Amino acid sequence: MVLLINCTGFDSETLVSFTQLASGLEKTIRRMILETFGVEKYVDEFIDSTNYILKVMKYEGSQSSKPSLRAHSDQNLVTLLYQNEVNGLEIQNKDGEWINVKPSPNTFFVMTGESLSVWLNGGLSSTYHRVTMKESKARYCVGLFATPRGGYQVKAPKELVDDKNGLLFKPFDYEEFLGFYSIHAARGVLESGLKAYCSV
Ligand SMILES: O=C(O)CCC(=O)C(=O)O
Ligand SMILES: [Fe+2]
Repeated sequence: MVLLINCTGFDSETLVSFTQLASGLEKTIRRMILETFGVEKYVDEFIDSTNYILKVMKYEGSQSSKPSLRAHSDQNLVTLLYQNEVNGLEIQNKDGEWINVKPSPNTFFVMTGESLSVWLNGGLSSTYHRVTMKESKARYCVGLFATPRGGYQVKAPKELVDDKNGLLFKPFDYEEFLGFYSIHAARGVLESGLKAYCSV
């Protein structure tokens, strides 16, 4: 998919068409994930219970080793990032090393979040990431965040729970969780917010 965005002059039409394209792509990705886990029969109800949030971000150029965006996992379902060609995004691998995500033109970077991990009964771990600016140029990034809609109980389907793999997380409502999370985030307690909230 090729998308051309003038980052310095966003207009509402560009943002609406970006959101339409990116949310369509997110739905396809989620469908593929559910198929991989053999639970595609839940795709429609799951996708119909999604809200999309669009965030436009600008990071000033800097060569400081201090992250411009602290390390975290997204608490939502799936995040799609689209950015200009300035480095900054880093993800942590299983050995705890920070890996630079090389920007590539016309490319989305897709991350799974904590809510999807809970829905899959721990089936996919979320991506731990941060932004550290290393260049003097500004980094622009548009993020589309798929979140569970308030009122929808995020709950692993019965097919993903058995004697060997017991239910790891209690069903939860994302909006109620956000109330809890914002209080803890304000106190600086951010790691695994959702899992701390709903672990069995
Ligand atoms: O700017 C980025 O690439 C990441 C933004 C991000 O992680 C977030 O908003 O949660
Ligand atoms: Fe994030």
